[in-house]
Amino acid sequence: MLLVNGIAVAYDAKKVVDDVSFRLHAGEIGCLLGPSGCGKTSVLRAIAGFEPVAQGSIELEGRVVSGVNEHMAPEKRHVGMVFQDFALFPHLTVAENIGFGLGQWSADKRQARVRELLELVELTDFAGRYSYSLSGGQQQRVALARALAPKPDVLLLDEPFSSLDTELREGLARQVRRILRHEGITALLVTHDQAEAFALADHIAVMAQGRVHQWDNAPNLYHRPATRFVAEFIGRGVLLPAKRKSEIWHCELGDFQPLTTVQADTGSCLVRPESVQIQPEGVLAEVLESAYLGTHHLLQVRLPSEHSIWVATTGSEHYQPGQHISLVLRESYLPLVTD
Ligand SMILES: Nc1ncnc2c1ncn2[C@@H]1O[C@H](COP(=O)(O)OP(=O)(O)OP(=O)(O)O)[C@@H](O)[C@H]1O
Repeated sequence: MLLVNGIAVAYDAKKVVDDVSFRLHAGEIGCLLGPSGCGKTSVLRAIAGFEPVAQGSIELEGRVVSGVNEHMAPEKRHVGMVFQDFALFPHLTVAENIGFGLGQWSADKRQARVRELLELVELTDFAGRYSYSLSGGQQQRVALARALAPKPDVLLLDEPFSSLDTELREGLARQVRRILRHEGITALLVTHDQAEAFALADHIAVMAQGRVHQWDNAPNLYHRPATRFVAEFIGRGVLLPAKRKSEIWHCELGDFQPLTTVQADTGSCLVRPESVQIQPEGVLAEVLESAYLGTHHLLQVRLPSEHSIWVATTGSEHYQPGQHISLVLRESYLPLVTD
């Protein structure tokens, strides 16, 4: 288990991570998701033992490894790491790279573990090849197998797919999830890519400016964002002002029920492209832009209040900029934030 308990990380006395807490149980995959510079890598480096914590503590498998007056050396933590630049040893073969950290193991056990991992990452036929002759995706699988080989308690992955092209990343993310599940390892991934976080993780921390806004599963982040930042960061939604009208709520596009229980009387509802539809009797909106995405058209439209929202249409009609359409809410429930 990994327990991060109210940690702060500071460089030159300036806190770049503040009061960050979350917990991963054995075998769970977590993710730190957020824009560049929000402190994701600093949290990961603190867990690995490369940065001290200025506040709070970190526990691995019930041992305190970092605290204000406590710091276990990185090599003693049983933590594996995979970085974005694969950092394979060019003068070693794939099999030698994977077995690199197993120097203490007997030759038999080492060979068996390397064979098992080669199979798991589907590179058995490449065992004797040198890393420079592999594709980016293959190299990253070798790096993953090498980090998994000594059976670390926790595996940390820092933007492991960011130097690969989009198509490869999606396939590799699914494959990595399968491999991590098979090994039953507790893992924490850092990424700024929402699709990657959703494809891989059981729990995701959405971070901004050194703080965790929400630690939750993907459906809850999507449907029940805790803050304005999460609402706007996850998916392509737009927040519209909303007001309570007795039991139900009202926004410019009509009446709705919030997806979460809310005490306040005013807030902002999250309208996503799939939350609205074009209907003859509705709110008149002007098309600003139209993009054809294969499965649907994505329109950007301006409402009478001047707010712009996105609308997904699956019909065969084409809409031109300047054209007027009329919109209603497709869903009676919408996410609502009040911060
Ligand atoms: N060694 C350092 N010394 C001083 N400041 C640093 C150091 N490392 C990171 N920072 C600063 O700390 C903040 C958080 O950086 P960090 O790398 O943790 O963010 P990140 O979310 O991982 O960003 P990215 O996605 O761009 O890697 C940034 O403002 C960064 O400039």
